[in-house]
Amino acid sequence: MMSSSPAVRVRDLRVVRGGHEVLHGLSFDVPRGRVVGLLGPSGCGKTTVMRALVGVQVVRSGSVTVLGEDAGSRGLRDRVGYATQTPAVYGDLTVAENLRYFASVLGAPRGDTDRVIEEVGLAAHRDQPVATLSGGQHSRANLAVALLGSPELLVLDEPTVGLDPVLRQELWALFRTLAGRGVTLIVSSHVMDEAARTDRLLLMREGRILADGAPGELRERTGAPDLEEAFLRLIADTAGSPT
Ligand SMILES: Nc1ncnc2c1ncn2[C@@H]1O[C@H](COP(=O)(O)OP(=O)(O)OP(=O)(O)O)[C@@H](O)[C@H]1O
Repeated sequence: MMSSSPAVRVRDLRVVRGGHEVLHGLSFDVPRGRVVGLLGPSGCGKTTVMRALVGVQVVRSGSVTVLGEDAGSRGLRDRVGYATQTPAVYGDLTVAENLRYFASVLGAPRGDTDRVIEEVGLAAHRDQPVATLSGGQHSRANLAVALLGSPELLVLDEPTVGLDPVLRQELWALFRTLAGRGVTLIVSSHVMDEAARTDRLLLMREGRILADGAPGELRERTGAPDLEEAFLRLIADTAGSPT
């Protein structure tokens, strides 16, 4: 049955950027309806993985299947939402104007504009030009674009960067609500305290998946008191084992 297949299936993914291999044969599955964290230090390849998932990354080899189709297929256009790390919204347009514009490009229903503005908590700023928003408001406007059309899979590249703890909490609550409706979310972060909020973690380092499991499992497996320490222990174990 289609719906029992994973939301994402990646096999032996290799990517070369700027003449260097930056992903070295990644394989992982992402089950549907979960909030999955893609965690790892800056430069480890999180954005490259996300680009491959949404089909904008040239890959050297391997396969990337999303919602049962090859990543980047036409049929996935309105089923996958992507929020890039650098906001893609236009500074000279208001929040509402941006969303109306992107809704028409994506073919999302008209009423969606108001829904997503509410969801990201920007109702009070809907008529403000994006260039005048604070950093956190700006990234929320960017996130709102990814929510248009109610996609089945959301790929969010560091959506909480620059947000204060209250807003971060609110956004994670929104992610949880969306997952409750069956949406699959892949959220990258390099902040370990966010990792604990996920159902499942993909820990990356230097273009490889270091560990893949529920946060509690990773803590148990390493005997670490928290995820930061678990990550460090996993790195130490990998460094000590022959490859
Ligand atoms: N356009 C590019 N040309 C060449 N190399 C690139 C390019 N973009 C990224 N890279 C390299 O690919 C590797 C992975 O980068 P990527 O942006 O995927 O990492 P990341 O984990 O998302 O980092 P961050 O958390 O800092 O955003 C890095 O070594 C980076 O320098």
